[in-house]
Amino acid sequence: MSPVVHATGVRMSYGETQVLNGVDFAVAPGEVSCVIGPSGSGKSTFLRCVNGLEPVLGGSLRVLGEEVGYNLREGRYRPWSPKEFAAFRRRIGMVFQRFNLFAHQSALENVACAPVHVLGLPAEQARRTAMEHLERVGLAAHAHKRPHQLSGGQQQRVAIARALAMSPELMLFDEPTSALDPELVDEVLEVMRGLAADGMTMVVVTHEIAFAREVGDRLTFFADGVVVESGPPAELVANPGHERTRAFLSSVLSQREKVD
Ligand SMILES: Nc1ncnc2c1ncn2[C@@H]1O[C@H](COP(=O)(O)OP(=O)(O)OP(=O)(O)O)[C@@H](O)[C@H]1O
Repeated sequence: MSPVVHATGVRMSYGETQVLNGVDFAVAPGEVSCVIGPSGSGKSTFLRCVNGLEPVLGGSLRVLGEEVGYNLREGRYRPWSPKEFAAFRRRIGMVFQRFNLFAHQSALENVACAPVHVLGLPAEQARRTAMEHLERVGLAAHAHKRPHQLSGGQQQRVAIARALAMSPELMLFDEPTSALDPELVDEVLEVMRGLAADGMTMVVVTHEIAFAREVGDRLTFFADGVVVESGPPAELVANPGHERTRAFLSSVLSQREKVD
């Protein structure tokens, strides 16, 4: 089976600042691929390249069978029209650290919004689908509440339901629990465990090493815009091959112990 994400030598810069320096990374269908690394190492930028939000300026990046990188022959990136690009973006769900819900809409309306406006579903059908997704994240009883009436963990679960409502083939999570109080983290991870068990292909940037060990099929350590090493999570955590990975893991694990 061909990979859902296949990056070889991916490069990206913001102006003069080189952020990705040749990233090699692959995700197989149904795989949960966790990514860790220091702040500023390029993890978010890489996710943004995967869903086409940033241009890939070198190397090759194939996502869901599409070449996302710079099209050298035509001298432009995104070798497709705006309509084709929108169709590509719809196939990928993204969940951020901040939930970015519409404050004046209920949870149900937040989840139903894109199916109505992007997919063109009739409102009633979109609401039914939205309700199913809210049930899936354990929030059916809160469907009519607005974001400010929900906890941070509940808001993040609404954000996950909103992404799922577009029936994505790939889900990208960018530190989905980093903005949450510690006691709310597990309810979000529980929803993500459920998605993994259902076979969703996921790339998860996270500092939750225990989650990566339990749910991840692969753990990748990023530093300075490259993949330093990658492997089965339990092995990588128990026996990192590089000093930088070892130092990073011990700092994250000791912070986590302080929180616990
Ligand atoms: N829009 C932007 N314009 C210019 N520089 C940017 C932009 N976004 C990110 N950067 C820079 O790119 C580098 C990589 O940032 P990125 O957010 O990808 O790292 P990260 O590993 O996800 O970090 P964090 O864990 O803090 O989110 C950083 O030096 C950052 O300052």
